[in-house]
Amino acid sequence: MSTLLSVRELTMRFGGLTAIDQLSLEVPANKITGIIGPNGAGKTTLFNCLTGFYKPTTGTLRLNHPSRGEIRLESLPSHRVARDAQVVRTFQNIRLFPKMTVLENLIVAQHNVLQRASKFSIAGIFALPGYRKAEGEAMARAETWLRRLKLEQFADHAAGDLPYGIQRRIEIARALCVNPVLLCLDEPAAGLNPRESAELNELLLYLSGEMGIAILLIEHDMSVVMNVSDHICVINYGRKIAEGSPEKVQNDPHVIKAYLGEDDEDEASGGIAA
Ligand SMILES: Nc1ncnc2c1ncn2[C@@H]1O[C@H](COP(=O)(O)OP(=O)(O)OP(=O)(O)O)[C@@H](O)[C@H]1O
Repeated sequence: MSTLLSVRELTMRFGGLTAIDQLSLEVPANKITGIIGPNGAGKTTLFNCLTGFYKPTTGTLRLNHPSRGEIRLESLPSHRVARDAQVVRTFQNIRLFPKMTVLENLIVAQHNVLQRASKFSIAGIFALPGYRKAEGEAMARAETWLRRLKLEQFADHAAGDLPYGIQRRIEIARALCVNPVLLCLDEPAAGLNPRESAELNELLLYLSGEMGIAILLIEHDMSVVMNVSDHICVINYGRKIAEGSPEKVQNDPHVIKAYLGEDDEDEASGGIAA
C-alpha cells in the first residue's frame, strides 16, 4: 500500500490555543481515510493546514504526487495546493454559486486551466484556438462528472434552487473537475437524510474503488464513515488518540471515552456505531 500523504508532527496554534498538537498520519493512495473526533477536535484545522488556508506552526505535510514527485504542502499557498498538488476540498457549509447553473459552477471550478489557456486575457478575449480547446475540455470534464454522479438532469438548473442533498453532490462533482489526487471532504453527509447518506456511501466507494481517487473524509455521520473508510484516524484536542479499521476504532476505549466522557461508556458505543 503506497503512501500518498505523510503528515509529520503537525502543530497549529492560535495564540494560546493548540488546535493540532504533534499530529502524525499516513494517508494511502486509492483508499478512504476517515478522520473523526468530537466537536472542536481539530479536524477542519487539519484540512485548513493541508489546503493552504492556514500555515502550520510546525510540522510537515509531504504529498507523494504520482507525476510530480514530492510536494511540501505546508509551503504552498492555497491556490497552488489545488492547481499544482491537486489536493482539493469541500467545505462544511455548501459554497456553490447559488445563482449560477450547475454546469456553470463546474466550469468556474476549472478557472485555473482556463486562466492559463487565456494567457491571462488576450487569448480568451479573442477566443484563440488554444483557449477554445481548453474551454471544450473543461466542458467535457464537467459533463463527464455530471453523468458519473447522476446529475445531468440538473445541469441547467440554478444550483441554489436544488435540494440540499443534490447540492452536496454538486460540490463533490465540482471538486472532481479539478482532477484531484487527494479529495478532502469536510462533513459531506451533514444535513442528508438516511437515503441520501446511503447514496453518498455508494458514491464514495465508487470514487475510491473504481476511479482510484484517495479520499480524506471528515464525518460525524457514523453510518457513512464506518461503512466506507478503509482506515480511520481519531483525534481529540488536536492529538491522535486511536487509528485503525472501523471495527477497531469503534471498540477502542479511548475513542468511546472521548465521545461521551468517562461516566457514559456503556452508552458511548451506540454513539460511534455505524
Ligand atoms: N482561525 C481560528 N482562530 C482561533 N481558533 C480557531 C481557529 N480555527 C479553529 N480554531 C479553534 O481550534 C479548535 C479546533 O477547531 P476545528 O474547527 O478544527 O474543530 P473540528 O474538529 O473541525 O470541529 P467540528 O467537528 O465542530 O467542526 C477549536 O477550539 C476552534 O475554536
